[in-house]
Amino acid sequence: MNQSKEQRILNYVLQNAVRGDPCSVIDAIDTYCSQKEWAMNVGNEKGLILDKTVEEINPSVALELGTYCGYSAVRIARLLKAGARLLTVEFNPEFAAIAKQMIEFAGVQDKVTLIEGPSEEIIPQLKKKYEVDTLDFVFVDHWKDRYTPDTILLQECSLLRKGSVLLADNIIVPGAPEFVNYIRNNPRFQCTNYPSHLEYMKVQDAMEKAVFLG
Ligand SMILES: O=c1[nH]cnc2c(O)c(F)c(-c3ccc(F)cc3)cc12
Ligand SMILES: [Mg+2]
Repeated sequence: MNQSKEQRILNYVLQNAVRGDPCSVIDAIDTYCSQKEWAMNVGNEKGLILDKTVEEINPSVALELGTYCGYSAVRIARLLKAGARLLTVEFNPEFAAIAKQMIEFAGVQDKVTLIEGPSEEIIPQLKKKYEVDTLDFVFVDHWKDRYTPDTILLQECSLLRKGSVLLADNIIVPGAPEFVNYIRNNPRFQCTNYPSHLEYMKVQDAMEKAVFLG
């Protein structure tokens, strides 16, 4: 049976990165995806914006929507303080299986809870089933058509508090115009745009930061 691209990425990491070293895992994925096969990891340029946002917030509880191969889960988890945790949601079972192995190889599994399923089903379970009170940080990187409904759902489930920060990927490519319109015209969010480039490409992209004002 032919291997998937995601399996090839994982194999490259297993053979070229250092077990327990998250930075070597991040670098190996970026090397493979810039030289061999493009893949939709946030990448190193937008990854630095993600890093700075996580360091600024120093979240105790973070949520990621869209795990994919686990690249940004490893990026976020490596920056979390002792006792802090990341919950990451992935709809695609094949991607979730790859991400689980990626997160374990990087040695950040104690900080990361990988949840397989649709975000619209998982978000309403976070308080009771996953013992979340409120979220300090949310990385929105799943399907563009879910950005707005899931942001509304987070509010409806009282998962955001004054100062909770959302960071959304792919504002330009593939683009999330309905989300941008929603969030920038919503008085309960303070928005900042971060121009950047599409991962591994010389194509314009951007991230949007949105602070919930309560
Ligand atoms: O579906 C996505 N979910 C999350 N992140 C993505 C991404 O960063 C992409 F670049 C892209 C992308 C895919 C194909 C293209 F031609 C351009 C961007 C897609 C996603
Ligand atoms: Mg993305």
